[in-house]
Amino acid sequence: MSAQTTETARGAVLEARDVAVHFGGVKAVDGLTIRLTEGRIFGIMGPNGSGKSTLLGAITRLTPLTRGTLVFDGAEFHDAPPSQVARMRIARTFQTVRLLPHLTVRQNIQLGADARQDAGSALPWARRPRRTDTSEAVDTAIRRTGLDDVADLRPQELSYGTQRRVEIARALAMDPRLLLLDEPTAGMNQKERAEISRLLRELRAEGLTQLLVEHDVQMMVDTCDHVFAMNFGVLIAEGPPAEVVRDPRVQEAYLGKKWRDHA
Ligand SMILES: Nc1ncnc2c1ncn2[C@@H]1O[C@H](COP(=O)(O)OP(=O)(O)OP(=O)(O)O)[C@@H](O)[C@H]1O
Repeated sequence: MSAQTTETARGAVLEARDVAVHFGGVKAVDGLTIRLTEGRIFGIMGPNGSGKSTLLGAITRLTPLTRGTLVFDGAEFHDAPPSQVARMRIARTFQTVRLLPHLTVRQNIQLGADARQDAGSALPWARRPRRTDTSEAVDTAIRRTGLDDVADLRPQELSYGTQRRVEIARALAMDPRLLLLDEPTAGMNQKERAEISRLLRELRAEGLTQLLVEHDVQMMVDTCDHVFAMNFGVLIAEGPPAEVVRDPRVQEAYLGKKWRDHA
């Protein structure tokens, strides 16, 4: 990996410059430039297939870039392996629940803390360093997400909304510098969505930078400081959410008449 520092990245936690991810002829992301500054909540909105999840995959290095530059804390990392991303403390939740059913809530969250430790060795074949005690990080993540009462239950004993909170707790157990959330409120009712929005805003107050992929426009407006709107892999608008949802290009691409009338 190149550890070149760049002047233009100063003040940004993450920059993606002219990032493209093509799958054969499908240009899932096609020349996207975004800048995430410290301690703010950024949103990505866009219709199905516009490239939102692919962008998160590119940032976590699970999906190879076709071209472009990724910079985290001033260091380029677009050539780094995914294990390096965990070491940089970039954590992610997925679009669908990915909890291990035979483990308790606490054990699932423990996996997040372990992921960071496992990333500690630059040589995967080398003997692992002795583990430090991560129980405090796990306890903090459980408390932070209000899961104390269900910590010893298994995922199938929980509501869907609570399972999604466990996923956020697992990501928090990594003690992230940047948290990527892929539709964390999908399938939730209004009350559960409001709870997640409140949690994300509390995490922001503690300084955590977040990038949230979300279809729920109200959730975006209530939660995000700055929103990027994508369509066909390119950025069509960005700015404060209340402005972006009124942008004619965004309304045309994504929101439809209903929101236009509402707005
Ligand atoms: N591994 C892959 N191989 C081929 N095409 C892919 C792959 N992953 C994504 N795509 C395509 O890339 C485009 C962008 O998909 P992506 O999942 O990033 O969109 P999205 O905005 O996250 O959509 P959604 O809101 O439905 O989750 C789509 O056309 C999709 O079919």
